[in-house]
Amino acid sequence: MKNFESLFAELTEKAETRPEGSGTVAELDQGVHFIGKKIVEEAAEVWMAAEFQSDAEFAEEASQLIYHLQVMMIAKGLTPEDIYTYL
Ligand SMILES: N=c1c2ncn([C@@H]3O[C@H](COP(=O)(O)OP(=O)(O)OP(=O)(O)O)[C@@H](O)[C@H]3O)c2ncn1[C@@H]1O[C@H](COP(=O)(O)O)[C@@H](O)[C@H]1O
Repeated sequence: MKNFESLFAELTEKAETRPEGSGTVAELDQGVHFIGKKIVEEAAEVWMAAEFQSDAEFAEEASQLIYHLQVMMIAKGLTPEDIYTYL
C-alpha cells in the first residue's frame, strides 16, 4: 500500500523521467495556478464528502487532495521534510 513518502517518491520520479501519458507530468506542465485550482477543488470535495457522503468517499477525496498537494510541492521544489518542519 502506498503512503505519503512512497507516493511522493513516485511522483518525483515521474516529474524527472516524464513518461508518456502521466497525469502528473501534464498537471506540472499546467503550472502553479492550475495546480492551485485543483487543490481548492479537491479541498471542497473533501469537505462535502465529510459532511454528506460515506467514510470511504471521504477517504478517497482526501487521497486526491494529498495527491494534488504533492504535485504542488514538486512544482515548487519542496520536499516532505520542508513541510514536516512545521508539523
Ligand atoms: N493518486 C493519484 C491521484 N489522485 C487524484 N488524481 C488525479 O486527480 C483527478 C481527480 O479526480 P476527480 O474525479 O476528483 O476529478 P475530475 O474532475 O473528475 O477529473 P479531472 O477532469 O479534473 O481530471 C483524477 O482524475 C486524477 O487525474 C491522481 N492522479 C494520479 N495518482 C497516482 O499518482 C501516480 C502517478 O500517476 P501518473 O502521473 O498519472 O502516472 C499513480 O500512482 C496514480 O495512482
